[in-house]
Amino acid sequence: MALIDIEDVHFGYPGQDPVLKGANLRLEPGQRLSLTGANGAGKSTLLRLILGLQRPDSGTIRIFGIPRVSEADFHEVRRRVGLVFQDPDDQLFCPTVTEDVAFGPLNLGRSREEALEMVDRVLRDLGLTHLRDRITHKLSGGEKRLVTLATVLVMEPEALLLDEPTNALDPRNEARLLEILDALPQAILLVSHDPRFRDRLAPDSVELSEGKLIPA
Ligand SMILES: Nc1ncnc2c1ncn2[C@@H]1O[C@H](COP(=O)(O)OP(=O)(O)OP(=O)(O)O)[C@@H](O)[C@H]1O
Repeated sequence: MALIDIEDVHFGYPGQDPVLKGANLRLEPGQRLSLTGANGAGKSTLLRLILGLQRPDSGTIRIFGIPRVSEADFHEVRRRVGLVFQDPDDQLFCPTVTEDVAFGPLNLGRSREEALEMVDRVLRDLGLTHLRDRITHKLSGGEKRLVTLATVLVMEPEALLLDEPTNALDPRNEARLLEILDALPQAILLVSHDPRFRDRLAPDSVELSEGKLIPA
């Protein structure tokens, strides 16, 4: 069973030319796939459709084997599929790193104690313990990006969608991010304009062109 199965999806923003014109995509368990395409081709839009942040005009979005239509359907998807947004400021909104990383588990009803244990574990795994008590909005761009990844991984997602994860990372942190992601068992759908990073993390790729996905 595919984790993500997109079939003949059409989508356009109101009053604009269609972005997707019969897009098909499958992501299997453990698979890593790069999604390439020119600026404005619709890559971020496709990620948003997978999480139900936009709804298709037609076509089927099946996630974990179930066609997803209603808000409740996508609620479950958002709990089980982690999206690292292109801009960390869209994802970090609490005063401190600990509160940002604890937000997801607390929201799922974990106790404060459990949530803090989960925060400590994920920060340790990512080598970010030193940022634990820092004020989120005062972090550097690269630190914010790694903390964003922590807010996603703490939820133990079954698949990861990464939108330009190397933005704002220096070569050392980019190498660290690669090492961290490469060790994860989860399926990954990667959007990145960095060909070296794509080749290393997710060499199989599909290109989004003129609203359709073409195996590269
Ligand atoms: N919220 C929105 N409302 C209206 N149009 C939008 C919206 N978001 C994106 N678009 C338009 O939809 C098209 C696809 O945008 P999208 O961000 O999905 O492309 P992308 O492939 O991710 O681009 P990039 O590589 O530049 O990040 C573009 O023409 C963009 O201007």
